[in-house]
Amino acid sequence: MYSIPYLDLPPLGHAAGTVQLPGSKSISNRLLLLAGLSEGTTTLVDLLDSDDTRVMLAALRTLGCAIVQDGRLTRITGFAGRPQVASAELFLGNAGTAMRPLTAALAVLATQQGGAAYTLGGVKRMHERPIGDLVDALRGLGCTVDCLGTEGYPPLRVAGGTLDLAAPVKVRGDVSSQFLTALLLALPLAATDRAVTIEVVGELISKPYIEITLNLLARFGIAVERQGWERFVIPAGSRYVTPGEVHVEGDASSASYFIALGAIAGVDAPVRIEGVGAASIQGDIRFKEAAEAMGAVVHAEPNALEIRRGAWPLKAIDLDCNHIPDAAMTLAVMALYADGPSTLRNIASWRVKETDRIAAMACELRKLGATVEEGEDFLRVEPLARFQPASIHTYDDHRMAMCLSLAAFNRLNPAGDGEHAVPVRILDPKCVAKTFPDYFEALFSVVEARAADIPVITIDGPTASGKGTLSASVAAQLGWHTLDSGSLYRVTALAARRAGVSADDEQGLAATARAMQLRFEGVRVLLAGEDVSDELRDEAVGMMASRISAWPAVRAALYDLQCGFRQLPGLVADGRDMGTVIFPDAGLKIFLTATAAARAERRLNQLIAKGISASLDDLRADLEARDERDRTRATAPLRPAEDALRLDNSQLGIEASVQQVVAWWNARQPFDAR
Ligand SMILES: Nc1ncnc2c1ncn2[C@@H]1O[C@H](COP(=O)(O)OP(=O)(O)O)[C@@H](O)[C@H]1O
Ligand SMILES: Nc1ccn([C@H]2C[C@H](O)[C@@H](COP(=O)(O)OP(=O)(O)O)O2)c(=O)n1
Repeated sequence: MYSIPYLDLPPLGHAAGTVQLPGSKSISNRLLLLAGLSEGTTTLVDLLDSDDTRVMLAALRTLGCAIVQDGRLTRITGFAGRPQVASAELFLGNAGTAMRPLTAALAVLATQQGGAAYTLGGVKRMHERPIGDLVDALRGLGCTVDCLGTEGYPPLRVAGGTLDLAAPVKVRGDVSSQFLTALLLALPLAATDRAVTIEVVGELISKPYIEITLNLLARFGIAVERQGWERFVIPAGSRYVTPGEVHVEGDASSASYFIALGAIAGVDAPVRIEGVGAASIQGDIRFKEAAEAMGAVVHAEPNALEIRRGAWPLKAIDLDCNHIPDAAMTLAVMALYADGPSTLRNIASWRVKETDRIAAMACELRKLGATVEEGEDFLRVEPLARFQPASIHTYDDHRMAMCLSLAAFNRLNPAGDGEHAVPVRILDPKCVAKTFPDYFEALFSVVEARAADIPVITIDGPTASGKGTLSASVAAQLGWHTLDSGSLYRVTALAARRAGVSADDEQGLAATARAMQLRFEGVRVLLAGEDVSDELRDEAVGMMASRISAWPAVRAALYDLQCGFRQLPGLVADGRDMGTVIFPDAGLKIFLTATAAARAERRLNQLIAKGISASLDDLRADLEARDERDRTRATAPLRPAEDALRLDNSQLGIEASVQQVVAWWNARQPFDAR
């Protein structure tokens, strides 16, 4: 996950490959509650691990469920309708799928257990999301529910009351179908000796989510009788019975981004999505049809989808999106690549989701340059001929971040010239943690970009100037990869030493460099499967690296390997010739220096920290000799690139150096502060 303030997506190109989807949020949280209410142990396979499921798991633990997580399995031993605690304060983040059903379940349970009282709250936005219709329904049933802040909104307190089930329970269905889901999941608790009838008032929206609820209730032994979409009868004698093991299918809403990706960029080969397919019980799987209407070519298997680009530009659509409320957001961004204006209708529920999604989408699409018309319950988006670089606000809404990432395909823009392409900055990218923590990693694993579009910052300089430290911190702040090019010369030196190749044997050293079996795991370097990272830092290895790196054939042998580190979303490369030879087109080049005295002292401190003793004078003499050799060799000598910015950090701390480099980088980016 990218836990950084912003993630810049360079212009992206074609897509191909396979994505494994995380588990469905809707299914995961419903299953968790059902397992929690049941007697016995339920094993959930491939449960979604995200913010919203974590708050549900924490709440269930608080209420007395035993929960064991073991790789792909989550085992939950339910409290069988009797929470182990009579009072609790539950924090539910911004998870509507936890707040609504837990409120209903605990409100009903509190009527059955004298003295029980539970409060349920979340983040600020959760307290702005209406829940009044559910509260009204529960009060109508005889539950005591108090809104602790604004009437009709969380936080809530449920305590006591007397259930009266003689009349049907009425609930509005036109604001959020989650209210009905909440009652359906909770009222079997009350249907022990008599049937309970729920009546929906007003047109029920998002029906597919109700189907998921009914489907999962059936698996836990509750056969709800559905009469049209107006009446639901929970039979007398209902009792949750764990089905034992349940597999959580992939999230169909999350699939929408990769379906769109295939439609936009699956040019030569398809994008394959595993975990969800034609057999899905989730309504958002029907996003597939909307994408097909826009031109996607979809091949569906029971548990997988393959998508290719069909029509290009995409075909504009005019669609009632009531049946795919969440996935429909993805269509709004696809509309930028269409052959005419697209209209998404019947989407009023967007206004009460994680954010007001109609307003948010309109605002962010306009930043890209799009013409957008926003109505109370519709959005009309025109195709965009020339994208503008934009800093996209994500409103703590995972779907905003994931949808808008699709704007990075603007190089493929059918109305564009294939040359004009802009990056897209996604602010607060970690908001995807709500449902798809590794969304951006998954995206990068299936898309390509032109090498020249992948940003690089180079940091060259003499030994112990702090290149590695600076490079790692800058990369961490931007979410980029690092290349410690020195480690490649060091590992070559080590491999040569082990193979008995002399430091004077240019061709033998080059052959050694080409034959090395290397693997990089974060900052660890593995040579033929052996972790040699610590050995590489030996001063003797560094000295030999400096010697062998003077040979042109050695440098040539390592050239392609270094270029291969230029991968999405960006690279910070440190060494001696990163800016001059390997990445001459880097967007920012730093030449990092510090006085020999400062550098010798830093090296000494590094050695002391490792428990190695050394003399400051010897170290200084060594590093000056190494600098001299690196500076004066004929091939790729250590020198600043002409367009490098110099940074002397003799007196500048690490954090200040990092902020300086990031500020230089941002000053060169096209994003304005909107
Ligand atoms: N700006 C700085 N001020 C003080 N010490 C620093 C600074 N930058 C790096 N160091 C320290 O200097 C030592 C050498 O840094 P390193 O990144 O290994 O250098 P290089 O990669 O250039 O050889 C490390 O112990 C590091 O913590
Ligand atoms: N891009 C590079 C990186 C390192 N080298 C050579 C020259 C250096 O003395 C050795 C070791 O580099 P390294 O960056 O690991 O050394 P320091 O950490 O700065 O001491 O490799 C090079 O020639 N070109």
